[in-house]
Amino acid sequence: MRGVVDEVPALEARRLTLAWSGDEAPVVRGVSLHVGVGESVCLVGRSGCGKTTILHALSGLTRPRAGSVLLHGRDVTGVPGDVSYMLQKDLLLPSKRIIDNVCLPLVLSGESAGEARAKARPLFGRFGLEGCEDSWPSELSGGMRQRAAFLRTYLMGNDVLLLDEPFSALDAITRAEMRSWYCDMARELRLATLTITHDVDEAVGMAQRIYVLTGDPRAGVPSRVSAEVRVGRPEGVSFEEFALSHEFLACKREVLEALGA
Ligand SMILES: Nc1ncnc2c1ncn2[C@@H]1O[C@H](COP(=O)(O)OP(=O)(O)OP(=O)(O)O)[C@@H](O)[C@H]1O
Repeated sequence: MRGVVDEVPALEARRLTLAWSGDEAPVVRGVSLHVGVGESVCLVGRSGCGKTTILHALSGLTRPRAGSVLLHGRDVTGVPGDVSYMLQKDLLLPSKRIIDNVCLPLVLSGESAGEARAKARPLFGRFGLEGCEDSWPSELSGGMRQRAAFLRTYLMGNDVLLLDEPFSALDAITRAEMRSWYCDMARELRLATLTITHDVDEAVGMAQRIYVLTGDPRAGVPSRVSAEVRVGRPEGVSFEEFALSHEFLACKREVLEALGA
């Protein structure tokens, strides 16, 4: 079934086979997935099964051995730059104020610092960073720094975001708040998000659909998508409330079973 909002997915992978070198067995074989406009999807799998390898191919950093990547129906296989990719660490530059950190992608793409700041400033409120424009990264909490990293990623101007364990460096309470904030913000801004995580609770908490990746590339068994689980968190139900529901537990069980846990 297609994404919840639009017929043509924002991001689609068709039968990707990926390997790090020509003579090695593939890390993943025949992986197909899609993320609809405004949809939040998680990819879960054990450590080493190939999640990051898939994100690299989706972002165009590497070329697949076989298969293709489409953005809004356009073939972008092996072409970087059209998808934003955010890593676990916020990677803010300590010597730049927050406003200049978040403006970096705009400045690097040729805008003047003044133009970039004018574009970024109105977004500080929406990203929960009001009043932090002139702070240094070291003055912000982990959650605030992560919000700044999201704003910087958003300012790259892409509507498809790939997130690699985005909340793993945060404490449990901040992580829960950030998940909730991110999902509201992404829905409002119609961002398509693919998040990779080991954390099944996190996946069930933030995704509308979850792909489960299984295999053991280190033992020569390429990973594949072994299940697609639909998460039915009703509109208006908070994460905390949903986490106590039967639906949450049923989804979690389905994912864990598919992982073989
Ligand atoms: N740059 C690389 N060159 C060669 N092999 C790599 C490279 N990066 C990863 N691999 C191998 O590819 C396989 C999949 O790694 P990958 O990092 O994609 O897994 P992962 O599911 O993201 O793991 P984790 O959850 O621990 O981050 C592993 O066997 C890993 O050793």
